[in-house]
Amino acid sequence: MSMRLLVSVQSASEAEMAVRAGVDLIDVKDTTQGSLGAATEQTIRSIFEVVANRTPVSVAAGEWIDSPAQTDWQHTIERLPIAWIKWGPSGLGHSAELAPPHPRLPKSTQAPSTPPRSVAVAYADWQRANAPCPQWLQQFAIDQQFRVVLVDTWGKDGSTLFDWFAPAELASWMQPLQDAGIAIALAGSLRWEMLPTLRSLRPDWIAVRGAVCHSANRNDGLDPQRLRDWVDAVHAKEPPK
Ligand SMILES: O=C[C@H](O)COP(=O)(O)O
Repeated sequence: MSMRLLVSVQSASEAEMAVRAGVDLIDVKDTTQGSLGAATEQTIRSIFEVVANRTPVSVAAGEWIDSPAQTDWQHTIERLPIAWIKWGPSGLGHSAELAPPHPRLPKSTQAPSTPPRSVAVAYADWQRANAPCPQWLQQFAIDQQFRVVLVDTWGKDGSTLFDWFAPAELASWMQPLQDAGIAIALAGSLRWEMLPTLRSLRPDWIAVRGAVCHSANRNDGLDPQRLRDWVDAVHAKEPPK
């Protein structure tokens, strides 16, 4: 299957722009609140209204360690057709003895035909995030039969996915997941010049925010031209020149 493009958006107007550009998955996020910053329920709702089922929508729910206290996700989950939901595993520690970083969603959302499904998140910079290491996360995702694993960077400081996870090492890490039929999304301050390497890794999804924003600043607004360029490049059969 060809690669698909996820774009993180902060508002209804950005969501409209992304849908029109042909993005495959709209991801709702407050980028000022870190890698997987949760938007307010009001923002999430306004994005669902404008997207109106034209494109699937995923939601970033913050770091799991903070989540139960901060947001009543059950309320949101029950009222909106969220395709995917993802919590970050920072602060949970490195050890395999720890509690799973990705909770089972409440039973009412667990029916196979009833999204949202939970995405397992591996932080490439897991050590500074005090998160489970990718090897542990890989086995966890296979054991728990996750459908999608996202690899992202926790620290949005200009470093990129490949600063933390060398492409060859990443390819080896991805293989058992791909063998298990788990889809992989790659993120982490990805840049245009990384596209050939990203394509060679054959992820199911490429996930971006900064790369499609003005001045490549993830907290700035979406840049329509960058957005179109990334949609075309990710969907193209050949790598961009
Ligand atoms: O889910 C994807 C992230 O929003 C990627 O953000 P980024 O490209 O700014 O690292």
